[in-house]
Amino acid sequence: MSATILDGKATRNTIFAELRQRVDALRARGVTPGLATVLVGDDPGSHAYVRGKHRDCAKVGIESIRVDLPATASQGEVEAAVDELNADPACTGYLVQLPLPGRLDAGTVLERIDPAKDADGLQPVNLGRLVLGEPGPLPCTPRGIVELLRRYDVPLAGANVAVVGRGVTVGRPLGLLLTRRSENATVTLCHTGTRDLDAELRRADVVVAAAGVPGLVRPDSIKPGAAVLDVGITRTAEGLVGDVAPETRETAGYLAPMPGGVGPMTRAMLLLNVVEAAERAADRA
Ligand SMILES: Nc1nc(=O)c2c([nH]1)NC[C@@H]1CN(c3ccc(C(=O)N[C@@H](CCC(=O)O)C(=O)O)cc3)C=[N+]21
Ligand SMILES: [Mg+2]
Repeated sequence: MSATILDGKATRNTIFAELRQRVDALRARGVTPGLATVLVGDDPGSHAYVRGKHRDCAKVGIESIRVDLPATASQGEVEAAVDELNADPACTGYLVQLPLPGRLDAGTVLERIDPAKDADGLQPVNLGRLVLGEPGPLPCTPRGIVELLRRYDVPLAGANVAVVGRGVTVGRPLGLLLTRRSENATVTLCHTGTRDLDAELRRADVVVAAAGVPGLVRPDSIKPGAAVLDVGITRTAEGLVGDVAPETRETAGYLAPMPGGVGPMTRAMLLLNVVEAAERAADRA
């Protein structure tokens, strides 16, 4: 038996079509959503991601603004770019591409983002809202994971979910999303200190691998029929590889592969956050 593929590209295309209609409706109300990106330095991977985000905006009718700063930019220059976007009415949502060059303090930059314009859901006020269960933008990768599982009717209520990785962009907020009453999953958040990772994975109905360790999840690591979502990305000489060994496809019931699974959903959720923020602003006006 081979796993049902959780096709993030096809699902992303469906979501883009839905978003295009919502953007048209906003424009009819006189509101034009606009996403800005702030990119510091010349990492080729980060440049490719940012280009992709602008292409996505064009597909759904969202205006986009690019702010590119040199690798030598100071903390003050990055913060000035944030202040400008906070004040710019053409920018209804934006993100600061991570990681920032190591000498810059990313936490201070993220804190400075107007929470109402936070397209990533990573501003501390919005992370606090997530903990409190209040409405706000949600972190894109966790939201994309939940949305992908929902659209394929993978059951979450009462399910055991093992999440590997406790990072602020994936593992930690994912634990919060999955334990909401609307999802009702039981989450085990695994990390480098977990004593017996395979024991945790074998108990799980759903495994989310976001550790950045190639081959971390193997066919004998999981319960047969489990849903496995590969969120790892490691750059190797052979290209990008995920955390899930390819043979796992034969044992899993569902597989979100890397590439083509969660990555495209992350990008779709970024635009969904922008559209929702513009709708909230239009409702307030
Ligand atoms: N402020 C900020 N927000 C982010 O959301 C953010 C970020 N910084 N920095 C980097 C990470 C990484 N990330 C990905 C998004 C899409 C794919 C994606 O679409 N991946 C393709 C394959 C990889 C590719 O084609 O390059 C796929 O899985 O099919 C991957 C990774 C967003 N991030
Ligand atoms: Mg991310």
